[in-house]
Amino acid sequence: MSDRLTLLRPDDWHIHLRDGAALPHTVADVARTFGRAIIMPNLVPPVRNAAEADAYRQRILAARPAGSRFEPLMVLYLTDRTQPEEIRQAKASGFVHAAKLYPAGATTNSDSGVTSIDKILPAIEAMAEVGMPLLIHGEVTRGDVDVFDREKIFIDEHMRRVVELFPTLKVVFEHITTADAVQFVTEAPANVGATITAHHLLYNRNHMLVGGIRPHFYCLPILKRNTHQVALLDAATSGNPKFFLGTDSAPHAQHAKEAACGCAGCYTAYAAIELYAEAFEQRNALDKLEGFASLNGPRFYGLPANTDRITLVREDWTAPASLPFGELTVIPLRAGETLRWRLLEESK
Ligand SMILES: NC(=O)N[C@@H](CC(=O)O)C(=O)O
Ligand SMILES: [Zn+2]
Ligand SMILES: [Zn+2]
Repeated sequence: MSDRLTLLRPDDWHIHLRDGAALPHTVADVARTFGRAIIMPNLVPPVRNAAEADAYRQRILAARPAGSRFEPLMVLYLTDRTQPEEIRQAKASGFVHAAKLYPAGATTNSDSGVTSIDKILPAIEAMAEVGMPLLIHGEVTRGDVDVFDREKIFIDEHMRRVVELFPTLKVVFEHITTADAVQFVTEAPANVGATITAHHLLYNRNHMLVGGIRPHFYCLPILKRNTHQVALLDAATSGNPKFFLGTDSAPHAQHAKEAACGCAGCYTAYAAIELYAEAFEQRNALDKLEGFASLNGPRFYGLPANTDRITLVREDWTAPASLPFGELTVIPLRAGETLRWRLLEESK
């Protein structure tokens, strides 16, 4: 097996860059590897329209390292009040590439999210008309539903209906975590795809809970049992173009994670493609990584693939114990541990 892996430059189809003093750090980390990224809009207040997306995009561009050509692909945050006209304006802007449905209360900064999908059917209809993908955090939020079942129940109660109501709408089931979601996406028509994170490929809930509770593994949707991890690995390495890379890299300051009530989110952007390579290597499927990381996402979004390349070498290195995060610190996933792949250089 070769110790060197060259790929067309990948893109990240789901990332949180945050804002303000965090941006120079998060943007440098994503731009190191990825040509483009779908930028999650769950700021406080959220990115609700083209004007807010434009302002956020300018802040991201200004935070790029010198010489970087990294391109942020902006996303609107759907609320109960999002109007079809705002969707059309966002599409016309050219820099808004999707809109995101957060069920209210499902995850970090989702307080302004959608309380009932029925309230935004006109906005979704406009998205189908203009060809704007709908990105969905697919978990129900009802208090009586077990946190490990929230994705499966979302499929039955909402996902099926949205896909049936809008047969031409592109739908991305974001950060899928269950065999149920893999099956749903596999059986759905070609306009339905899914992102899969590196941490859901590498870990299951035992890693988070056995031998002590590890807050840096806590994210939403929560890590599931190992049978689901296996189903996600099967999907990611299957070559099926519906499945593509989305890190859901979601930094929170150390104090907000290591707390009696810790925030959800894993920071992986500093070594994202390296972590995916490790997962694919475990499956002897490194030959499938380029499709998953560099080809399937652009194809789904109707964009050209990148044309330059990155090279990874199989070489152990130690992940940093912590990273700067504005004036604060973020503990990355795998902090202080050995990573098996290293990003080498661009080979044009
Ligand atoms: N994934 C997470 O656990 N957290 C994300 C929100 C999200 O993607 O659901 C965040 O913004 O922190
Ligand atoms: Zn989410
Ligand atoms: Zn996310």
